[in-house]
Amino acid sequence: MASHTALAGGTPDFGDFVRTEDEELDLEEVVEPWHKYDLNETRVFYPIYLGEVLNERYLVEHRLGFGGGSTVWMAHDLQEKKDVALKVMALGDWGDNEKHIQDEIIRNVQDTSHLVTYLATFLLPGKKGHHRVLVFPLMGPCIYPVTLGKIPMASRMLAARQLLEAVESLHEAGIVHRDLNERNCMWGMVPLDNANRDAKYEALGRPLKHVIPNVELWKQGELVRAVEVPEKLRTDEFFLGDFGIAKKLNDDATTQEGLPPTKFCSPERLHGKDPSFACDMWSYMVIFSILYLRFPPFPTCFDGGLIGSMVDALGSLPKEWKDLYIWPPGRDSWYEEGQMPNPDWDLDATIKRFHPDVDPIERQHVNSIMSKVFIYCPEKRLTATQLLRDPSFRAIMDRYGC
Ligand SMILES: Nc1ncnc2c1ncn2[C@@H]1O[C@H](COP(=O)(O)OP(=O)(O)OP(=O)(O)O)[C@@H](O)[C@H]1O
Repeated sequence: MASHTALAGGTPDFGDFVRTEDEELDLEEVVEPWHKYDLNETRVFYPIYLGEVLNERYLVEHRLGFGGGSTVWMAHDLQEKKDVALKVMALGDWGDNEKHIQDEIIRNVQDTSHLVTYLATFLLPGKKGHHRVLVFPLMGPCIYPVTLGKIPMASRMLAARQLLEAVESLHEAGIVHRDLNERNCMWGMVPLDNANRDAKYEALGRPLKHVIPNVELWKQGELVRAVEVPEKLRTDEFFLGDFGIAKKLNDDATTQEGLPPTKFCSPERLHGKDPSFACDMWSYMVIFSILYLRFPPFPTCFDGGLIGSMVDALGSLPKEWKDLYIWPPGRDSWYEEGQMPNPDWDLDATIKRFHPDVDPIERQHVNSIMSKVFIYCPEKRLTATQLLRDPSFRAIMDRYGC
């Protein structure tokens, strides 16, 4: 059983408070904005502190991350004696879509082995209403392009295959994820359930924390720097989570609207079209490309931004999409018929740029995989099932032993 690690003097050890203004400023860069705890905000967060026991069962020991609608904490389940992730939703019915769609997934998706579905759920009474909490199995790191170089290509391609299988099983049940991005995909983690807190903090970094500043708190709460999962604790299993805006097609009960981060968003959604399985496939291929190249396939840093890079790589956008771009101003030139891909920036050149040493056969296969999904017309994109059976996809998986 996890022992209750204590500091000298008997105070339980739950990390360190910031000591200097510099430390405080550095912490503020990587945690959720403090105003998310202001009760006058929309989507108010629930204040939590390390050492708190939620629902008389979950001892909060560290921080895992946060998103637009939740904070996520590492906790020890005192009943089951294992570590879990607690996703504490913002105030209101914000979490209801995720619970509703997860119930749908648990009921109807045949293979959920690579989907992060909840183990339990409970409500925390807040100052102005309830906050839903979803209890998840504890996962490892998400995709961080800057650290991908430390992960062997075989593990990255295995992740790509597992993710595609997860997408296929969702699609077979009629569910579109709608938010496939690097933050919602996670590797597994070697369990630390039997380690004491000292050992956990040694492995994942000591929490650095600060009492939530500048707002009148109605209960104790802290801003805490998230864990850093070291490479030696990462496993090769790969999972898809965060179904906050997932939708069963033709089910009006799922109403939460939203787009994936722009870098992962399909061009048709950026032109106001409805979500579809094909949108997920575009986002999947952006993730596949990041796993393979370690860089996004369509850089956003050049003049013309993301869409400019797409046009460089794939040629002009369909002319019927002109004036439909949802983040104006767009450029008329993107829709001028007959523009061919720029040979310096097309998919082949991009693969060569990031993998100059790769042999031509591998390059051709990767180009073929990307070219069958990075197609403007959603109806022409390969489905998850088709891509899993595609000879080039299979060849790359075989090459890396996945
Ligand atoms: N089961 C888990 N195990 C470990 N870490 C997790 C787990 N679930 C979520 N996280 C971490 O918490 C972060 C935020 O989680 P999540 O994306 O589900 O929140 P969100 O509020 O839905 O975010 P967004 O607004 O970006 O959609 C993730 O990026 C990940 O780092």
